[in-house]
Amino acid sequence: MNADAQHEAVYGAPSEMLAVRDDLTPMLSQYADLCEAHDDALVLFQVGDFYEAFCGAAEAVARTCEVTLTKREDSTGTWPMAGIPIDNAAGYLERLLDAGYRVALADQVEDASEASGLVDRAVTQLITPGTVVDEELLEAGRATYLGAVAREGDDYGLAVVDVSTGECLVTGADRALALEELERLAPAELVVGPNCDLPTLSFDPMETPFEEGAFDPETARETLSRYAPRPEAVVESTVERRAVGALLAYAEYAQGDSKLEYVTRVTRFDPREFLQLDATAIRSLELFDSRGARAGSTLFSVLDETACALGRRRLEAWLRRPLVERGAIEARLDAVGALADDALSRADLRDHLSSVYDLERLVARISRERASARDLRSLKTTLDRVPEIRETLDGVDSGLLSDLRDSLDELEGVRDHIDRAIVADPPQEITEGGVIAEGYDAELDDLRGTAEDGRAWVSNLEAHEQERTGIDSLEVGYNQVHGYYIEVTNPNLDRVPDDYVRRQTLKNSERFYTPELKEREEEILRAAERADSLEYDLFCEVRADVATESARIQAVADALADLDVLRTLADVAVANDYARPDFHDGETEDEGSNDGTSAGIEIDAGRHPVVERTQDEFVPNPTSLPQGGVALITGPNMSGKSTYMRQVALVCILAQMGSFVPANAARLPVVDRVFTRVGASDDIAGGQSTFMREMSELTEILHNATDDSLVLLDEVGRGTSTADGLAIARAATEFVHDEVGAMTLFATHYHDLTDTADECEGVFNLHFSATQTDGEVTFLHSVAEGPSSSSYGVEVAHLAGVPATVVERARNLVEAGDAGAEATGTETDGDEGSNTKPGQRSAHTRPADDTRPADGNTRHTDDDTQPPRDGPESPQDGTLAAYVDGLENGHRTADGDDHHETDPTADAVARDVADELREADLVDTTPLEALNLLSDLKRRLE
Ligand SMILES: Nc1ncnc2c1ncn2[C@@H]1O[C@H](COP(=O)(O)OP(=O)(O)OP(=O)(O)O)[C@@H](O)[C@H]1O
Repeated sequence: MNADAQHEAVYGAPSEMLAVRDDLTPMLSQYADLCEAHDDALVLFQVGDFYEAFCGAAEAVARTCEVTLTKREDSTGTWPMAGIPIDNAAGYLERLLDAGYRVALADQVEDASEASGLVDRAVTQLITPGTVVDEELLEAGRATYLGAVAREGDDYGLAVVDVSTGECLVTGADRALALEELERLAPAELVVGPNCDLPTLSFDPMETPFEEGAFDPETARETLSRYAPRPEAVVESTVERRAVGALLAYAEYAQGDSKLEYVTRVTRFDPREFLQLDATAIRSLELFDSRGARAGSTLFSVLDETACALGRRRLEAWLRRPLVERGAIEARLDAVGALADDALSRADLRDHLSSVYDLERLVARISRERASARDLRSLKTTLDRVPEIRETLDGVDSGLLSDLRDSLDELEGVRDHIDRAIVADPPQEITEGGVIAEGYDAELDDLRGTAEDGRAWVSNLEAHEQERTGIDSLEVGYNQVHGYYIEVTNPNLDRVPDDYVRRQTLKNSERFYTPELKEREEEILRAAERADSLEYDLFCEVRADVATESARIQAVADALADLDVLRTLADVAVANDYARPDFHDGETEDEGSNDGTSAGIEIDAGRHPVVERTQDEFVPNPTSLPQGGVALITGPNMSGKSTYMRQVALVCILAQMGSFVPANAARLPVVDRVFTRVGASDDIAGGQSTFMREMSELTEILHNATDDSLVLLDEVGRGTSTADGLAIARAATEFVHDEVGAMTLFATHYHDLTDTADECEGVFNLHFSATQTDGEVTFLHSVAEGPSSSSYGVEVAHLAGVPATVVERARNLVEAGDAGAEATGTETDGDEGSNTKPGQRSAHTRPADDTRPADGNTRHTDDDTQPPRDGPESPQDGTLAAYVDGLENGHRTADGDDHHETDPTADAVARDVADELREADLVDTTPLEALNLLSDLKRRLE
């Protein structure tokens, strides 16, 4: 392994130790050896009850874990040293991981009391973000993946394993798809094969350098054959084999070079078998993470009514990977429907599943020989619920549910074995006895009997000796150092019999033993010690026996996880009034259907599943998006455009994961991908400007969308000059419509874009509106046909708390702009809000072939096939020109009001501002520069 340059002073053997290598004490020499052998990690070296680090590593540990930096002195030098208590290591290890360190635990691997000379130590575990197995360092409801990527020409292999559960997945794809899949799986740590040339990823995995040899096709075959008898059967190409082979080789290395017995199945999948959701879509639809006012409210959080950790991880996997196979989707929907209709079974299931332990992680711990007796008991408790769960499912009518019920193996043998072998409430430690149940092993029972008899003899001894000696105050006791003793106070010493042997002198008394007591003591201790060690051996045998059933237990875990998710989806559907979606075959209208239903997306009274939970009153909206249709959505800021678009995507995603949907009804096609270009976010880490990022996301969509895709575009083109932005938006709309044929929702503030509906058959306008009373704007949040006529941007600025003078001034400017627009022949319609009322559930019943706005509110320019260019004729310049003229003629507005005389200084400032505006080269202005300029001008006007 190569040392990580970044951690040079911390990883590898300390140079100051190497300088005096031959003189080092045996222990430090052992430390230096282990550091050299594991120079890709910070070695924590067990010394008694502590993990110690020395020199540079000690400084890192002291700094990161906030522990004292001490020193160890010997004849060869003074070595900085820092340690963390082994019993309490988890929190410190977490800090080291968070700080980006890889940690190697060098444990004492022989009993210090039995060692002759130096205790043997070895690295037993590497702790890195992708290889952690300790419960305290893992998130219960989330898979933690270790990943590996391999490349052969244009083909990539990608494999991940969750070392805490044994789940192992492998896939192969071209670069774009492989990267998308990598983003979706987001492994915490990544082993990257030769020449993979990965770009900056949106998540931040630890990249681990590992022997290139592990990626060699033959070596990889050999590694994989330890997990699959026929390696060729689980992968479809060499590059996939190389990825999964190297992955497992590294995972073995991290577990102290041992096979991961609990990886019982390597599952190959094709990304195309799932609804493709790239990282951008997952992020912008806020499936798992959200920012802003609703931070923490995500689709996952709305759905997460799971009863156990197995279910929680499975729910996440289903949401990340909705299906595209209609049969499988319907099977899930049938199951959810059956449970939704059966409140009793649902409640019973919830009750049973909530006492289910994390079987996947339990099995992994059992296989890794890390499970305690309590873990085995937890396994038994979980298996106890299986017959009850099966019974609950007896009457429920769904193919999938009965399949799951049938795969719930009751594992009676395992259950009985644990029950017979392990006491009901075992201690946490497995080496100190009290673990194995009575009656399980005859030899153990004998030993325990001997020890018990001995103790009984001792407890009778006190009365016996009191009687024999006549000393009433005589006491029999025990302590760790001296063992059993007979204590006689000083005044009675003259009555002590001859067979008493002095053991210890105290201030007021003497302690004795008799030869018989000593004999009994040895017998008791021998029996107890032998019993403890026999118990440990027996426990390990039981654990190993259970481990041989890993695959069967994992199958039960799998079924329980699915059940918990189906039950959860049913609960959520009932609690939130979701409806079962209907799927159709897409492309054309269903044969025989004459009810005007199209082959696209039809949603009756759809809601946004997250926003509706945070909003007092959510206004449901209909959606009618034909196959290949492009809906241009206009409307004021804050009117609900983004929410509406996202809710359509979320309905499709929910439906394809097998969930009911937030709507009265939904008739849907199976979509192959959901693309989003939503919101402008800077990718500073990736070195891209807002606009660059926007354009690369757009490129991605235009290249990869198909006529089965759903595309959401939110304000495409906003990040550049108005003219360019509009041109790009228009060209993109035409391209999506003419070439791609994807179902598209496009929210825009470019009102001129709405003209596209006149040119392209499948393009139509929708709008959101608002009403204004006494200067106060009320958003209706209700979608209606046709384009919007007003943006209310100024009112939103007012709502947001922009100072009144600025708002007032902006209002005047807008009025001036409208006048200018009229002067240049740009028409605005006057129907705003005419067809909707607050709270109204507007019915959007557009026939599939009617792609034009029904109300005739089309806006016209002189040449509405061409996007306007910057120039005196364009509406934008018309607006600006009117404004500037107004200023120069002594008016602040273009409506003829003369406010000029009031403040000559203000006028001078305004003129300066106008000059600067006139000279500004908007085409070459970046959004940030524009913002700065605007803010400066505003400040001066104020
Ligand atoms: N259907 C609805 N019912 C009730 N409230 C809604 C609805 N849709 C949106 N809202 C509320 O309005 C807010 C603004 O919505 P949204 O962000 O979708 O507006 P927008 O038109 O996309 O705004 P902008 O153009 O500024 O991006 C939401 O955060 C939500 O609180």
